[in-house]
Amino acid sequence: MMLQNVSAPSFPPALFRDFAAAPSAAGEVAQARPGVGNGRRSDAAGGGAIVLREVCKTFPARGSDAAVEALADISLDIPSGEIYGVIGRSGAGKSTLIRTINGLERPTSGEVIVDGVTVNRLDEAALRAERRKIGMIFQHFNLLSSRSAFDNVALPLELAGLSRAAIRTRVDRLLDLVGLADKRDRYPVELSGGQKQRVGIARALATDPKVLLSDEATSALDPETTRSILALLARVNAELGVTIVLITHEMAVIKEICHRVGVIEAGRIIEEGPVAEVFAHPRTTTARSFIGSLPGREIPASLAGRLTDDPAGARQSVLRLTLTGETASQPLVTRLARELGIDIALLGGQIDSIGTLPFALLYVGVPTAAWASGAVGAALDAAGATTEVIGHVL
Ligand SMILES: Nc1ncnc2c1ncn2[C@@H]1O[C@H](COP(=O)(O)OP(=O)(O)OP(=O)(O)O)[C@@H](O)[C@H]1O
Repeated sequence: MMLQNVSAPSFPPALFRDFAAAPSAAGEVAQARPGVGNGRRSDAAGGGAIVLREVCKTFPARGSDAAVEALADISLDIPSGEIYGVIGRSGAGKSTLIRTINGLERPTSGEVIVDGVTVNRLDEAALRAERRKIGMIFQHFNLLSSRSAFDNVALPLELAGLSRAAIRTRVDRLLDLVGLADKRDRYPVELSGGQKQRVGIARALATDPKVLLSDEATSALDPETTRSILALLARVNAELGVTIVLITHEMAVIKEICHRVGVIEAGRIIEEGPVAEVFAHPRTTTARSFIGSLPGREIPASLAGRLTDDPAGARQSVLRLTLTGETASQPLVTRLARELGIDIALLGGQIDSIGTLPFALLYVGVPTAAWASGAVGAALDAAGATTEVIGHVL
């Protein structure tokens, strides 16, 4: 599936610029409720928008159920303006992690610092005020069915005590921003999943947050709607400067918009890095299996049943080549064939990009004798390809 280079067609670029330049609702909120928002600034916060230090969360035992260590010593440093993806299987701790960042869960130990404020040390009133700087969107949208699109987006501003006129101006701008100006009076039941999520995004942006948390926000959507919502989030990040943390169980989502990714398993971040780096050189079985689950990554079905581990008597050796950046754009296969005087069969794979970085994963067949001589491996190494032998064909 090619998920790159998707644009969200429903809002003009100028709108984002206007919106970014508009007076901040957070500023209006602070004025509307003097005294609220008294989160203590942490000197130890560091430069990141979101910093987690040795965060643990254990849910205590209940009845016959044992205690659950949902987060085990998580440290993260997510700089301002980044889109950071957390990928993990069901039960890995993703939701607990994201709920800990916005203070819905208090860590058992460790520190959670958002935009310089140590969230886990705030009392309830200060935490409520702090959450205005942290927007959140959900898999099932969490809209109020009795309120129109307009009134759903207006709700956080009503709670913050803004005037009706200020609310109207701001909500209209937000609905324009997410491409829903023509749906302002529609109720959730009258909206598609993608439209509901756009309302969710507008509502999350209402208080002008620095950080947006996305909890499987595209998991209930079809692939095309997913692409348009991710494109909207990418623009919110690029043009409004909002730091985004998203959790997902889909590597396609990570590949589409994230700058960095953390792989979570059993409450621990087991692997982390720039998305292109993790794609090119996954270090853990879990990361490899998430990447392998992307369309085009699997061993072609026509080969899978015929591969043997033993090169003796084999005619062809099957290699999986991972090529990134400039290497992916080189005429590597034809050059190799010419220089080594061998035939190379293209058996499957995918040519794609991660962000702006070209990325290719190719399955090729080379004569087993040439592979055994080491010449093919040396030439591929020299060209910057990552090479794995996945088997031989008789
Ligand atoms: N309130 C709670 N009380 C007790 N255990 C909990 C609670 N919330 C989560 N857990 C447990 O913590 C672990 C992590 O759960 P979490 O919901 O964070 O995982 P997840 O990665 O988001 O899973 P999914 O993708 O299925 O939503 C699980 O074992 C879960 O059962």
